[in-house]
Amino acid sequence: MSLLELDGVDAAYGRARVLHDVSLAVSRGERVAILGRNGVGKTTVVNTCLGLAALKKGHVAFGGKRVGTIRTFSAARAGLSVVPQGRRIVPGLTVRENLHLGAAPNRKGPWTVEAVFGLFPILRERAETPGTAMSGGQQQMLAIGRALMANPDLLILDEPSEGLAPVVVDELGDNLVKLADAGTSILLIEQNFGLVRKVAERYYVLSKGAVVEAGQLAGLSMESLKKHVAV
Ligand SMILES: Nc1ncnc2c1ncn2[C@@H]1O[C@H](COP(=O)(O)OP(=O)(O)OP(=O)(O)O)[C@@H](O)[C@H]1O
Repeated sequence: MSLLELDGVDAAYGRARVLHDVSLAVSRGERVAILGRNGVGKTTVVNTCLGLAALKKGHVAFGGKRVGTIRTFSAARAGLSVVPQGRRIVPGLTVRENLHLGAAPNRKGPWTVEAVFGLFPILRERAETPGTAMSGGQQQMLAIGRALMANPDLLILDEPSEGLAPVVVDELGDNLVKLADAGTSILLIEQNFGLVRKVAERYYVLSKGAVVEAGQLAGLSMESLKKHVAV
């Protein structure tokens, strides 16, 4: 059964329609990527799920229930955590405090501050320092740790490789695979094909707000890649 499903979705900001008839699904335990160049509507897929872009047609379902949209304020409680583009670490709060912000009291599971420190030991070392004082890669770990604190069924990551050095991206890929192996479904929005290849089993390509290609990652041609993402 699909954990997240978008069926025939059109979405808009005001009068500007950005998504056109988008259908996609992520099943329990799956690792799925959305690929596409800048401005094609990748973030808008997430924004539509969260009610931040207006759903004009079609429906969104989460956990088998049609929800219209999963509202931002209730997403974590429903089992959906988002690592937003740009990380959005809260200034003025320590690493530990940023982690606590992600907790959803009703969600039971393995993720606690200690468990996040186990996955990303650097966060333990920096626990009492301001989150924004860390490097880009460390802030990305913090953003992922904060999202995990809600013990999500599905983790959506929006361009997590942005601004990171290749070696850090590689490490990020290893950690995402570990998370998936531990049972968290992953929807990875990315332009960095190296990271996608490491993490995802299945992909969708978005172009001008529509799904123009989908399939198993192993079947993605070099020609499509060059056309739709940076390689
Ligand atoms: N809040 C908004 N109001 C109006 N238009 C928006 C808003 N956010 C995004 N758009 C427009 O919607 C289109 C899709 O943007 P979106 O951010 O979903 O693309 P993206 O594929 O995630 O690109 P990027 O990788 O640059 O973030 C773009 O033309 C963008 O200018």
